[in-house]
Amino acid sequence: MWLRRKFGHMIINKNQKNRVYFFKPSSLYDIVTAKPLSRLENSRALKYREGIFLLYEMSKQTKVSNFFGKPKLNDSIPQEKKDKKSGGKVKKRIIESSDEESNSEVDTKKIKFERENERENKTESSSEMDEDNVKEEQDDNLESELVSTKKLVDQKDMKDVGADWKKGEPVPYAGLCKTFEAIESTTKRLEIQEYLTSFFKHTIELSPGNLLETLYLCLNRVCPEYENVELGIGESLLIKAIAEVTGRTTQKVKNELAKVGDLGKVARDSKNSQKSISSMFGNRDKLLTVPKVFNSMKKIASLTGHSSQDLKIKEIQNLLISCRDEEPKFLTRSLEGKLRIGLAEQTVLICLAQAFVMTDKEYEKLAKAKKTEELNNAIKTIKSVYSELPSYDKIVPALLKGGIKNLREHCKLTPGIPLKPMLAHPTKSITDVLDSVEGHKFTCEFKYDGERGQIHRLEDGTTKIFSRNLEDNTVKYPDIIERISKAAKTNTKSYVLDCEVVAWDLEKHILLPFQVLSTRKRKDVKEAEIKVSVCLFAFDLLYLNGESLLKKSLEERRKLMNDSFQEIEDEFSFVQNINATNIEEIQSYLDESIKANCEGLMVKILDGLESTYEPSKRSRNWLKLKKDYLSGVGDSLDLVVVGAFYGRGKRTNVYGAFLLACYDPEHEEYQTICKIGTGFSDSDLETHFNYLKEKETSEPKSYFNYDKGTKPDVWFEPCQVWEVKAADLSISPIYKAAIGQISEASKGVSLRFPRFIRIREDKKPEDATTSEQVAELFQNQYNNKE
Ligand SMILES: Nc1ncnc2c1ncn2[C@@H]1O[C@H](COP(=O)(O)OP(=O)(O)OP(=O)(O)O)[C@@H](O)[C@H]1O
Ligand SMILES: [Mg+2]
Ligand SMILES: [Mg+2]
Repeated sequence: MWLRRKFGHMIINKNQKNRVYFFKPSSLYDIVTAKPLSRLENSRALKYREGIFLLYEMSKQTKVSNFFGKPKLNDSIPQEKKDKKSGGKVKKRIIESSDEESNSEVDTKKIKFERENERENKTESSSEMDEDNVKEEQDDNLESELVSTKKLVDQKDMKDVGADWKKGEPVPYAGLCKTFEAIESTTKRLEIQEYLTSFFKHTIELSPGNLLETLYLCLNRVCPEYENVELGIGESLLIKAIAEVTGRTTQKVKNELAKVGDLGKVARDSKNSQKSISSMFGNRDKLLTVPKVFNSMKKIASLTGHSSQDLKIKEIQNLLISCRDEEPKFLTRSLEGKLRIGLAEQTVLICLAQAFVMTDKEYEKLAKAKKTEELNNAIKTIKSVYSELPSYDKIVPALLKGGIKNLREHCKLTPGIPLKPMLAHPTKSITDVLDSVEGHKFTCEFKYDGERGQIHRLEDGTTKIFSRNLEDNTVKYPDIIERISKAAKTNTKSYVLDCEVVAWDLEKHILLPFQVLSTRKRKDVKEAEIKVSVCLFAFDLLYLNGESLLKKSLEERRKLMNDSFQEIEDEFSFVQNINATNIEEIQSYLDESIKANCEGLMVKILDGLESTYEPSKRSRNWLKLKKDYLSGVGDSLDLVVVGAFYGRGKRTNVYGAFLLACYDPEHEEYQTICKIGTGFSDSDLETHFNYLKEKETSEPKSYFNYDKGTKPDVWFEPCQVWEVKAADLSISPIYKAAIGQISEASKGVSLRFPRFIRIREDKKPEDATTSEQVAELFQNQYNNKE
């Protein structure tokens, strides 16, 4: 229905999502004079792909007023995204159009980005998945864009990859590295998909037993994400291993690293120029295989304790010795913890689905349209299954056994395996909230300030509690485990309950702030010794007695929750809520929540398709309204510490200020956002110094985007996330956050008056606030001021 010619064209700027620009066909070439029409909320058209702009043609039958509200005067023209890597020179995009193009051909072919470096084309659908609240069920048209229309790389093109790969033999690591190399060398998402799908196809056909290991190496993991096993081997350990294997001094390797910036490349170059030395070890000709590399990595990740460093080095050396060509590069990067080839998990999922469809014997016999349909359905299935059951350990064997068609049957939300929680969208005012939920039945709940807890009760009676980041917190909360069986009614056998765990004053019967909760011990907690009591506030039920409730409306889920559990004073309660409808009611409920020591409100859509539980998505169907941030930014930011400045005066023995960065998943880089020196107590500064001095690196990481003018005295490995509050966001010539995503293409965004709030123990550096979120916070602030 969308993609028709004649009427006009819409262009959606991905980085200022919801911003739609409308063009008549005649003005297609003239992007600069395009007039923006309006914001477009909650519509199917919000899918974007292939970089920043998406070109759609609208049908004649579609009434413009259905999609556009009143024009906003302050909307600005879409800006080119600055290419940081090519020195910031912005080149003009040319949009070609032909009235004869059909739907499926509305493709990258039509959007030529005249740039030296097209990295931005690597937009991953992960952000689409995470950020869009568009219902997948309605997305048939758009999903088809995910499928490559080009012919897949066939067997002969893969001869490099598979020269030594015979049916039944282990997958050669060289083949996987060739595929990584190909993926790294292109910026086009469809091409990336072709390479990986093809490799998976080969694996399924030749060595199905290695598919799981292959997949894990693509994702740089050794087990399901929720098991939280970190691979990240420290730089100094790797340098040592590389030096020893290649017969160089560590200093020489360090010098190279300073020059090249990528330890992977240093390893490759050192290795390839040191053949004679590595041959002394004798087993140079032995080919590395995917299972060998995977198992070694798993072993390295599991080594702990006293002599683990030496054992790790030995294991790494063994791998490095057998490496050749590009292998040392990818191996080293994997060991460092990140491949940095522009391959996101959502792409891996798409490729896995495509590979399974294509290896089905019946597939080749299908007509073209039917093939596309099959691929689309498979992608939809796998994504939805993975969001319920994020474990390839379960999914891959099920796929190998019953194919994609039977996947849903074998893999369902399972108590014991945490799912990524649904997240909320920040808002800055009650009117913002009302704009968003207009036309829907909605509810306002207190927003408690504690820690998220996903409580799982298994069929066998075991109870577990997982954090926002899927960490197993069961040992931290023996008191919760104890009480939850009292709160569950007799007929409530198995369940997954979404709660907030909040510190609680048992004498006064009031909520205590988050700071109190954070003093609670994490490990070896014995119930009798607990100093900080907690009360549990349940807000959602995702699974009950063998059945997943994710697709039910919030209203239904809430009813089931109320029917299946009972409140226990001081221990277990349902979140307070009202079904308010107007500004006054919401305002007074917000005030009430603050009086009760809450942070503000959560506003959620209650019924209809928009009220299902959307695992891992930052949904617009859940809005957070935080009192503290209403006059400022809307929310706090979670930023990564990338550098520090030596202190003066009272702060001489510690770092006095720090350089912070947000994360840009699209470019896989950290972008500086501010210098911060406020909000720290003396003991905070000491704690930071003691922790961070171990993380200093000789050079900034190649994936830090910063300006010389903001260079700190020392750089760090990205290792810790801090929650930071700011007065507002402003455009900056020297900070790089969200560069290219705001109206002044060559400038970034920085925080004004940043203030340290706390360490986010529950977020990893890559879970930090993204540059896209920064751009959005900036944009919202701008919109509200106008
Ligand atoms: N009634 C409620 N419904 C849902 N979540 C709630 C509720 N009350 C408190 N919360 C908590 O609020 C969190 C969302 O807001 P918050 O700003 O605290 O998120 P966060 O952990 O900082 O993550 P991010 O900033 O990335 O969204 C939820 O993850 C949950 O832990
Ligand atoms: Mg919180
Ligand atoms: Mg937050």
